[in-house]
Parts: sequence; C-alpha cells; structure tokens
Amino acid sequence: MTGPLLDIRDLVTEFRTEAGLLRAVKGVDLTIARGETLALVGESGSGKSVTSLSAMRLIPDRVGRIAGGEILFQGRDGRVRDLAQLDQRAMSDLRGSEIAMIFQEPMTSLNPAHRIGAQIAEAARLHEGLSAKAARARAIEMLRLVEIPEPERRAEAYPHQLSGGMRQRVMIASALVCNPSLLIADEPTTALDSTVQLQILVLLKRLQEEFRMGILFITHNLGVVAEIADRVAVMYGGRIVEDAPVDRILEAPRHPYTKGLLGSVPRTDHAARASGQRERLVQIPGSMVDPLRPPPGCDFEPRCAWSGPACRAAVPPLEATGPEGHARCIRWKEIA
Ligand SMILES: Nc1ncnc2c1ncn2[C@@H]1O[C@H](COP(=O)(O)OP(=O)(O)OP(=O)(O)O)[C@@H](O)[C@H]1O
Repeated sequence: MTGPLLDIRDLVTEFRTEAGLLRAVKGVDLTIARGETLALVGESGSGKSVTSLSAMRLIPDRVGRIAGGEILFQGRDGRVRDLAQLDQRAMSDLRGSEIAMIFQEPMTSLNPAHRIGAQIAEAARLHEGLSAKAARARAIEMLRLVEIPEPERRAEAYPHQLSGGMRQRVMIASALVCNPSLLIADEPTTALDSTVQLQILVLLKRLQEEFRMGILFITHNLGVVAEIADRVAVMYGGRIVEDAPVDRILEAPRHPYTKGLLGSVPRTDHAARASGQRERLVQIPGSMVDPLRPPPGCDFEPRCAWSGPACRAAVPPLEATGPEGHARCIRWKEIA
C-alpha cells in the first residue's frame, strides 16, 4: 500500500465553554507512515490529547466538535477514509480493530471486576469473531507477547493484583489483540518509574516491528522521545510549531519553544538511571497561552527570548527548514 497510514490535514477542534468558544486545535497537519513512530510533544494544555481524541472521534458532540480539516486513514482494504466524516458506528468498528489506543492510566481501559485473560479474550471475540476457546488461546498468546511471566496463571488475575508495569502490559496486549495498524499512545509510561518505563518502551518498539504499526506517541517527556520516536512534532497553543526527524530535533532545534523544552528535559538516559540521579527540571519562564485569549501574532511570543515587533503582527507560517523539517518562527535561521 502506498501513501501515509494517517494524514491529518488542517484539523481544527473547538469546545463550547462558559467563557466562550475555545479553539484547542488550530489547523494541525500530521502524517504517520506504516511502521513509523511520530511523537507529539508539548507542555500541558498545548493540544496534544485533543488532537488524538479528535482523530479517534472521541470528542463528545455536547462538549466540542471538529470544526474543520480532514483525518485521512488508509484502512486494511487499501481505502482511504476521512474519519472526520465517518458516522459513529463505522468509527467504532475501526476503533479497537484497525486503530487502538493506550493511555497513562490502564484502569481507564481495564475493567477491575473481570479477570485479565477474559478481558483480552472478549476483545478478540468481539472484533475478530473468534470462538470462546480460540479467543482464550489468543489472550494467552498476547500475554506471552507482552512478556507477562506465566501467562496461563496470570490470565486468571484481576487488574488490581498486578503491578503498574504489568497492568500497562495487559493494556497493550488488549489494544493489540486485533492487530491494529495504528496505535495512539497518550503518555502510556508517564506514571511508571524510569526503569519500568524503559522496559515498556522497548516492548512497544519490538511489537511495532512485529505488527508494522504506525504509532502516534503523545508525551511531554523528551527523554522518552529519544527512546521511541522516528519523527517529532512539537505543539504549542494548538498549533504545530516544529517538526523534524528525531535526531535533528534533539540536536539542532529550530524553534525557540523546542529549545526551551530541551532545556527542561529530565535526564532519563542510562547513566542517569544507573546513578539514580535526575537533572533538575528547568521550566520555560511564563505560562501556556490562554486559549480563550491568544495573542494576535505568534502564540509563544510572550515567553520568547527572540521576540520582536514582527512576531506580534501575525501568526508565523510553518516554513520548511530543510528537506524534512518545518518551524513556525520567522527567526528560525538565526536560532539555528
Ligand atoms: N472538554 C473540554 N472542554 C473545554 N476545553 C477543553 C476540553 N478538553 C481540553 N480542553 C482545552 O483544550 C486545550 C488543549 O488541551 P489538551 O488536553 O489537548 O492538552 P495536552 O497538550 O494534551 O495537555 P496534557 O499533557 O495536560 O494532557 C486546553 O486549553 C484545554 O483546557
């Protein structure tokens, strides 16, 4: 199959709030190829989760809506569908079969009252139409795949009987049981300590190769990005402000916001882990733009050390910074 697996074009998502219309996503473009991991990074409130929830059509009509753009997804049959236009029934068929999602908190998708083997088997029965026996065998196979020791015995456990890392593995097993081609992972390792976090990232990478999935990986942790991403898109104030292959972003950021984030990256590298030491988190001065009162020009301008009058005049365009990257800053050449 040719063409990207997911191609989000000019996505706009709005919420109706008591204080007025809140535009949380303001024209986002993102593409993910099969077998590729795109990390979506940015501080809290930058619009990462709303972007992914929009792509999954999980924004309830009564609170918000996709106000513009396309979410083009190429299915297993080779057809490209605009998920923004799909009815909820067709969308829920795709969710949990071709598109799966994992979250920071496994208990958002695991039922505390059911044994984990039965939960994974149920997903296999629902989406793959397997018999009870075949679904049970599939559940055990999935538990083995996510490296749960003694999977036959553990299948009988309830979620609360497992450690946080094991629960996270069970959630991954449950998400992947239908062999999805796209996995959306929203901060899946944030709640775990750094050793377990690394184990889960290594596991995800291995499974990605095996399943040839595209992954949209949402995180605010650039240490995690370095471990898992092929490409990175940096979000601020509901817009992509920079995107590029991971090494380029980490070694030579072009946008002042990316530079700021890199200055505030907690150390998660092997040496820091071994010594149990973490660098102090240096915050970017100032706070996230108020989405109800965005500034007239660049959203980051009020916090930016490079800002000038032209930055206050208009929202900067996303300019190509080379063959594979873009930055939304009129001074990116000086910054580079
Ligand atoms: N249901 C909602 N109603 C109103 N505003 C919302 C709603 N959900 C999100 N928002 C707003 O949309 C903006 C983007 O939020 P979003 O959760 O996408 O940020 P994020 O980058 O994922 O942050 P975090 O890392 O904290 O999850 C924020 O200003 C948030 O307050």
